Amino acid sequence: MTPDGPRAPHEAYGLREWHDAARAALDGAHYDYVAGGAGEERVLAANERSFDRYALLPRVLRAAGPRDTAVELPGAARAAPVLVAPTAFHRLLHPDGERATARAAAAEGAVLVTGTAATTAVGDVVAAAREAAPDPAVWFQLYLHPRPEVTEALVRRAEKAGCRALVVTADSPVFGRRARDVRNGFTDLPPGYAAENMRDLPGAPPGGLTDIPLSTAVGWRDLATVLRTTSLPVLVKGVLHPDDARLAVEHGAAGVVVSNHGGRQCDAVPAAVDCLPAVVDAVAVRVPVLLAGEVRRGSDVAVALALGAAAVGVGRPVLWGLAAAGEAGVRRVLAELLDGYDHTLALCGGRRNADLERGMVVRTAGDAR
Ligand SMILES: Cc1cc2nc3c(=O)[nH]c(=O)nc-3n(C[C@H](O)[C@H](O)[C@H](O)COP(=O)(O)O)c2cc1C
Ligand SMILES: CCCCC(=O)C(=O)O
Repeated sequence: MTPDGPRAPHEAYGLREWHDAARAALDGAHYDYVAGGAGEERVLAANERSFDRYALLPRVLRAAGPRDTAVELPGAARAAPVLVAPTAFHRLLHPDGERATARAAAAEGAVLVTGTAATTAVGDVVAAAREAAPDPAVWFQLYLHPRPEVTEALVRRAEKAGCRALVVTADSPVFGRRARDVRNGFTDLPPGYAAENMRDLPGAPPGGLTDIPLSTAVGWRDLATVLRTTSLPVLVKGVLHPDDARLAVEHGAAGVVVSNHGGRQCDAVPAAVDCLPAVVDAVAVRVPVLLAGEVRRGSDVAVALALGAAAVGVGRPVLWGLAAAGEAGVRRVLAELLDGYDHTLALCGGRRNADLERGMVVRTAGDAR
């Protein structure tokens, strides 16, 4: 079953059905690459259960009236509260790849975070977004390369393309060990696919999966170098420890993204949403804190925002929409999440995102609902 065509919100497919449709459409190894996690997938499982342990305590009779859910983010005024988190290799999922994702995100007013591991060059991604909206916000995710001139070349590429912010991913000094990929022999991209942004960099071969620059040698000093060489706002992604959130802000970061990389890196960390409140307490008065991790329904967006997130990123659901129905699928996935969030805000008596407060979130045993 491929969900397609316009549909009234009450008829909307749940995201689970997009996942099923994508699984049916995809090569098994590519499905596993997206769905899987590191190690024994303990963190993947913890992420999947995490929002079941939070419940909302709505406020009533607040006479809230019409809602406005737009958010102000670095380089993105009045953006949707749901972003497209950076995910690799969209052309593995659909021939239109990142172009389809870009058009869909722009049409829904959602920031698209494209990045180092895109199978479409960043200039083409931004051009596609501009086909769908006059002034789309595209951010560029990068891994810090041990050779600063390579990082700088990537930054220049993103700036030239018209990206509005950079997102430095900090949780990947080495690549996570993913059993499914080992079992499937998925160690590099199929012929004809490449990490297009890695082409023609100083001293680098055209990039496949194995040519993405991960390094244990990079540190805060390299982040500071990036900040010195660009006027774009720079967010740091993959922060779980509140002290790292503070360090990021002290070094000049314009925001932090709480994420455990979808359970694909260290298989012994907490669920991402469980790390959110401490990071919010550490830095949210100074910079926006975003959450990316297993947001699957509008009420998850509401819980994250009530816990202090400025916005949330979604990874896999966008890829399931892309695999099942290309640009239209991504649009529908984003629209369903945004509509579900708007509806939940109404049910909680809210008019603006800030009407959701931490006191409206309670922890539950997780099996009670
Ligand atoms: C297939 C796949 C590829 C990813 N690639 C990247 C990447 O290149 N850079 C990055 O910072 N995060 C990457 N991530 C992590 C996502 O940005 C996000 O943090 C994570 O998937 C959690 O969101 P989700 O639960 O909605 O998938 C990737 C995740 C997946 C599933
Ligand atoms: C270095 C490749 C980036 C892809 C990625 O981040 C992931 O598969 O989780």
